[in-house]
Amino acid sequence: MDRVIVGAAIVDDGKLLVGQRSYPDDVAGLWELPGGRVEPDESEADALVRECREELGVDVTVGVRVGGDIALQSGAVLRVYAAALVDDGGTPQAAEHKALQWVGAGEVAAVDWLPADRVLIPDLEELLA
Ligand SMILES: Nc1nc2c([nH]c(=O)n2[C@H]2C[C@H](O)[C@@H](COP(=O)(O)OP(=O)(O)OP(=O)(O)O)O2)c(=O)[nH]1
Repeated sequence: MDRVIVGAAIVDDGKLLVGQRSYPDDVAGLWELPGGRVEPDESEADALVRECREELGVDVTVGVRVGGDIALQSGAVLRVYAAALVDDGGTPQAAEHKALQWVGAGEVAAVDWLPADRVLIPDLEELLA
């Protein structure tokens, strides 16, 4: 099976956390959901928890799937899960992103998303509604 990339739709106080990619050059400046590759022998939920610690310095709990499987040009598949910040688990910091931003339901469509993520806009709006 192709590699799986997991993305976290972290919602707090009715807003979604989005991160601005810092690399590679062709997508630097575009926005994505925190996440990354699922390692062999790692569950998708474990990968999300690990990536949120590495990229944001926070602990999250993983919730329901958001949207369907999204085929990426690389051959990998992107799977998004709702996530929540754990109480006293820290405030997100941009360890790997250029910037972080919290967006409300009305702002999701205007985010300058990575191309593959644009299909998720209705699902993310629904998650925030
Ligand atoms: N994290 C994340 N990656 C995404 C999203 N949309 C999307 O097309 N991707 C792509 C970009 C990358 O090709 C790949 C994940 O790369 P990554 O850089 O976040 O993953 P990683 O930390 O495991 O990998 P690496 O950069 O350390 O090699 O998935 C998204 O919303 N979130």
